[in-house]
Amino acid sequence: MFVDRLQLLNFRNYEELLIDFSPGKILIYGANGQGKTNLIEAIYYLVIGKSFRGKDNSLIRFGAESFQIGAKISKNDQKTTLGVEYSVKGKFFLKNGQKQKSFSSILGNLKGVLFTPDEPVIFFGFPANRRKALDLFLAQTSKTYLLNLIYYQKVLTNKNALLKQVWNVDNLIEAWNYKLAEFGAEIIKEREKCLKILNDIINELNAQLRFLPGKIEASYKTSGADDKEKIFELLKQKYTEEKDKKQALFGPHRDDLNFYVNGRDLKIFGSQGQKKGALLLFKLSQAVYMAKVSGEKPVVLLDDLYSEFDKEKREALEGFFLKYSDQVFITATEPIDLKNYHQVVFIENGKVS
Ligand SMILES: Nc1ncnc2c1ncn2[C@@H]1O[C@H](COP(=O)(O)OP(=O)(O)OP(=O)(O)O)[C@@H](O)[C@H]1O
Repeated sequence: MFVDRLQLLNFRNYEELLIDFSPGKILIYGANGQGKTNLIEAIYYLVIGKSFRGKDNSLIRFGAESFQIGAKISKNDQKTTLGVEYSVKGKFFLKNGQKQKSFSSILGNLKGVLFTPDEPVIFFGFPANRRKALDLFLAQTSKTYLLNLIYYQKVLTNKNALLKQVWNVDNLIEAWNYKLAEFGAEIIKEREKCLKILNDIINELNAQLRFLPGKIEASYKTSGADDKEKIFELLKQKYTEEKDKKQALFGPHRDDLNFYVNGRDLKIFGSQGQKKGALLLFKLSQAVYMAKVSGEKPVVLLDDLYSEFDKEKREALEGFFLKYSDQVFITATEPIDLKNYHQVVFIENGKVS
């Protein structure tokens, strides 16, 4: 799939933009602070239903009251339009001109993989960031996963509210625990299954790209249990602890994902370069997974990749991304290697040419 056309209204420093894109490799270049990342942000907004770096109200162009993003997506000659409109009154999504109840009904219509220079620090920071990265990927590829996640979150919110009550809620908690164990086990099963596949892809890619010397392992770490009965039992045992802390402490919302190179945890022992390399391999493996397992090649968005890697690694990476993606956006401050691109877009102060 690829983004055929993008339309912006009062989004960040874009007052009005209408641009057609070709499939293939697209260079977005311009000086610092001109709106390159803003463009990537707008496209990825339609992938995950929100910005990857800011709150909705900060995306409205200074002085305006709302923003709109619209895109035409091409998939096997089939065209779909997606859109979002936001103002302080609220936001709504559109698919083919029809208002949607929520973003989840259109999630997956535009599949995407994003890499930004800040990401390694965020990803190797708090466990919540790693869970979010995995969830955002899995939710794009599996509707069942998305639904289990939505149900789990709803039940979790109810349980957390109950844990704050002063009166006796033991029976009610047990009913919510049962539901948490049911949805939670499904979530864990999918995460583990997908990580197994990603692991193989990561190592295959690493053998070819030679990013990190050694065997890489992305491993899933549960906060205590991984099947329905065991989770339910664990929640029963830990009830007093949860009641004391007034919050749900066990389950997939507390699980983690760690990257090991030759058995050593990258988060603890990895250099900045190794972390970047591992995360890129993880992203690349997601594109491969989408292309091979779910049968749909995603759009790949690489922000500022040029400042991250030398020419040889860059070219190898771009080549791989292009193999498993129908469209790769790359931002840079300099117009280098122009002949390698299917389209080149110059950005200056929120205007493109
Ligand atoms: N809500 C907003 N309204 C208007 N302009 C905004 C808004 N938010 C950010 N900007 C402007 O967008 C510009 C930054 O754009 P962006 O982050 O896309 O830069 P960039 O081209 O990727 O630069 P760099 O190469 O430095 O990363 C800044 O000039 C900033 O003032």
